[in-house]
Amino acid sequence: APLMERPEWSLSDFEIGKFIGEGKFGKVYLGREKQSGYVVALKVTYKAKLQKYRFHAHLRREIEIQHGLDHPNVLRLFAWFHDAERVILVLEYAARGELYKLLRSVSHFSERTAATYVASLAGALAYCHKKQVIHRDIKPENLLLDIEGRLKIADFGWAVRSNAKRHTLCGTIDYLAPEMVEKKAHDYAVDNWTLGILCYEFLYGSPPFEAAEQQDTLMRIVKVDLLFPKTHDISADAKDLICKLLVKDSSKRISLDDILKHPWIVKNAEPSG
Ligand SMILES: Nc1ncnc(NCCc2cnc(NC(=O)Nc3cccc(C(F)(F)F)c3)s2)c1Br
Repeated sequence: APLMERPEWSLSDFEIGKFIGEGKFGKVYLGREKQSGYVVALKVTYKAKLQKYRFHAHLRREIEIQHGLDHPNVLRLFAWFHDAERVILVLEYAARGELYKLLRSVSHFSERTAATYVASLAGALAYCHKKQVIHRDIKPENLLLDIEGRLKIADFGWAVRSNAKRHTLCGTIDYLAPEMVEKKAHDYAVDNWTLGILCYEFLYGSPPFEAAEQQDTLMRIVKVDLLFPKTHDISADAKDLICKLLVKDSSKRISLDDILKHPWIVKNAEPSG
């Protein structure tokens, strides 16, 4: 049966290939399903590392969320299974790996590349939000690239299905929206803020509110202390979009749909996304 249908998988159904990445709580390997020859990514998490997690509930929620999502820019999570000591996720394989490694290797992206990724993210997040899913942990580490270089949002390990306001503080601090830093109620608009952080980071190579101490980063976030250093002369359109996303009042941030109509995106993003 194809990947999606098999009721119970086990590691013996797969040939384990090379190490391809290190994720939250575990390592990721290339895998090939023996019967179909289908190539996947296998994320192996040791249960010992998950004590404080009620990982069954966590994974069940992640699977449910992922099963409900079918979008070209969302990484598929086909199934999960576990043995005595490990939990294994069977994932779509993104052959060009982690976007942040590409970003570090080229130091910063061109405006066309950055705009293409921002457009893909806006499309994927608009789709997720219509499905009442907030990812909440969008950061370069959770963005992957498939064989064609197309962006894939991964790791819905922190995602929630939500039509109410959320209060859980999660995610890497550079990407936290002010309302999360101030522990106010937050909603979908946190992903819009994060998109602004990412757009800046794609163009400059580091996030806008980075500081030596975590406390300083949090202060810069709540002040929206946004600077465009002269090191890179980015276009006025790019600055305009970033300023429309990094707005303290979450209700005033440009919507995901309007991002796709913004001049910077229209002029620079590749249609294939
Ligand atoms: N080239 C590649 N191609 C495909 N994937 C790659 N890396 C894996 C990306 C992921 C996708 N989804 C994930 N989800 C989770 O990790 N969930 C998660 C997280 C914490 C705890 C738990 C739990 F086990 F405790 F529930 C579950 S990681 C790479 Br590199």
